[in-house]
Amino acid sequence: MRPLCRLLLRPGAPLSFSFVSQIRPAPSSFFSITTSAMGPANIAPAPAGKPLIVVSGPSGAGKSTLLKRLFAQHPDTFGFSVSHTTRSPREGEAEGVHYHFVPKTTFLDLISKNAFIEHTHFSSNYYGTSKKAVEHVASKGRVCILDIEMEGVKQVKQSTFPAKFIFIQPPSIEALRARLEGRGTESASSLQNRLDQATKELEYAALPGSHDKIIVNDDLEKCYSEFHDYIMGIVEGNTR
Ligand SMILES: Nc1ncnc2c1ncn2[C@@H]1O[C@H](COP(=O)(O)OP(=O)(O)OP(=O)(O)O)[C@@H](O)[C@H]1O
Repeated sequence: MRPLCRLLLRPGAPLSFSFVSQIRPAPSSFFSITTSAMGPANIAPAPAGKPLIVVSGPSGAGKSTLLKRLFAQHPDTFGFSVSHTTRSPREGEAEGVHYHFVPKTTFLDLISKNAFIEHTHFSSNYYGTSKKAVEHVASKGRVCILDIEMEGVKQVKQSTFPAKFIFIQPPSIEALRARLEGRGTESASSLQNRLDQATKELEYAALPGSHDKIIVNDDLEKCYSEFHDYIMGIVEGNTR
């Protein structure tokens, strides 16, 4: 998964410089996810009152595939916020482009100042989406899209920031397993962690009101069409 402007989101995956590289890699384990202790986010709305668009779903559901296509089709419309992280830069990663790389003390200070819309801790490092980073996307006249996991979704929902929540659902756990295996990015334990986490995400998505839109990614063309049309409805102000 991710990071978050998560292009890449997959730990260990090569970072191609594109929107994907902005995405925070999805945790291979969520055991250490920090629960939100943050109060309401107080952020300026996106351009022309456009809400933040939050895309979530199990690892392997197809989020990156859909977002990459959306960004390619509308290169000037959307933007990923640049996340903060306490991990070290990998080769080719640039400060302020792929991440804001900060020391742990700085990250903790930002948490104490309620600077994040959502943040998480995994694999000994912190990752977070700051309010300023989202504001920066809006200041460029773009609609900000977040690609985040379930705990991040819950944190954004606790904020007062206007947002639309889209959940990408795999047709089945078996199909998800096949896609993750086909992607070839996971070890056996990482694959099992992601499938275990997927079960929790599907349970959460089944709760009424957890998301504004749930799209099953079975046939990719059909899914993309629904995904595209729903998001463009938000951009054009036609989606409630
Ligand atoms: N509808 C589909 N049918 C078959 N394969 C698909 C479909 N959608 C995506 N895939 C494939 O499934 C794999 C997982 O997709 P993708 O990497 O986009 O998932 P993701 O939700 O972004 O995962 P992560 O959160 O781990 O980054 C990829 O190999 C992708 O090509």
